[in-house]
Amino acid sequence: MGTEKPYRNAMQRLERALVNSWAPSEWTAVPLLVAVSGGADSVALLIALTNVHRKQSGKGPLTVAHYNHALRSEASDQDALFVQRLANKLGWPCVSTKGSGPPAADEASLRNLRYDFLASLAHQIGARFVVTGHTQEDNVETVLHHLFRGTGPAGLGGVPRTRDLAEDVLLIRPLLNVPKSNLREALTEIGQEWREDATNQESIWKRNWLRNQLLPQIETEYPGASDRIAALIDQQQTLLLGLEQRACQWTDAYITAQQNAIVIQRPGDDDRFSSMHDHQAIRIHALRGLWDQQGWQRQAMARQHWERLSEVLGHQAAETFDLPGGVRASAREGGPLELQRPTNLASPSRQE
Ligand SMILES: Nc1ncnc2c1ncn2[C@@H]1O[C@H](COP(=O)(O)OP(=O)(O)OP(=O)(O)O)[C@@H](O)[C@H]1O
Repeated sequence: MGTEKPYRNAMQRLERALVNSWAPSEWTAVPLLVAVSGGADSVALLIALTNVHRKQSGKGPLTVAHYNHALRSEASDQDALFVQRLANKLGWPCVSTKGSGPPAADEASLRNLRYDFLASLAHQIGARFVVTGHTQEDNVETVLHHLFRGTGPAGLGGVPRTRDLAEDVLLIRPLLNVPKSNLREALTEIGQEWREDATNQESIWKRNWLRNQLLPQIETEYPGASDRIAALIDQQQTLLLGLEQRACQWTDAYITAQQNAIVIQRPGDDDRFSSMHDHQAIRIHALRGLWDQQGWQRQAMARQHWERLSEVLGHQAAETFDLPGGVRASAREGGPLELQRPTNLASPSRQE
């Protein structure tokens, strides 16, 4: 009797996880850009993508992209060389660029530089997708980071699986449900090396502190905690779909948006949407979305600002007050709530 397991080894299990997360029919025939730092996650991603591509007789060209942040002089150059050699070995072209000028001061600036490079390279080579090796741990760290900094229901949904990187270019993270240990196991099994980033080991940045200090301590006291947080993120994403849908209904029913202005009706008790209108979570979720659509600064808006707006929508009294980012809220008694941002205060995203 054959007792052979369907997926015998760690690399096959990884390929299976990749295929389940992102159907090969979507990507094997189109140009793909794979972002590879040289670390275990993106090296495993590249090899799994390559294996699946070959097994499916993929026709789309795959290009490897590496951004050399030049933060660690010689070690950074060696990372770039390592990625170049790996791409050669696998038979893919590799484009690498080196950051010039003073190094970026924080994680967010580094990421922006990298994403700008990936977006413009994707346009140049006509790639529809940019693929990154974000893992389950990245998801868990992100949620903890949001939780400690202050967040709403969307922030508990973790790292989005996809996001628009530029026009016609989608960033996709197909390994978000895969633990890092599975990726390392797959690489060790096939004898594939990877580069360890020395700065990743240092807890100089908050993300690294979460990764290197906090999470290991949590795991010591509560073994399996990361897996359970990841499972909760999954459930939260399902709940978010429902919240999103109701926030859209609420927006359609009550809101008129113009450039730099939003007008929100304040309905009476007899309104057919009044029970939904009473639900603060829906209002705040919809308001956050509207802020993004307008390109208004959402970072500066704290919980109490959203709650204040939500509260004003629940009654009919006159109100006028200012919000962070130059937004003024005003309502006449019994009238709608108007949110306005003077056009001479053009937002950063609109200036570009
Ligand atoms: N220098 C780099 N060059 C190319 N790709 C990179 C580089 N650094 C990171 N990436 C890509 O981004 C993925 C996530 O890496 P990492 O967790 O270090 O980035 P991050 O700054 O946390 O990214 P994000 O902010 O998008 O979560 C990697 O698996 C890889 O695909």
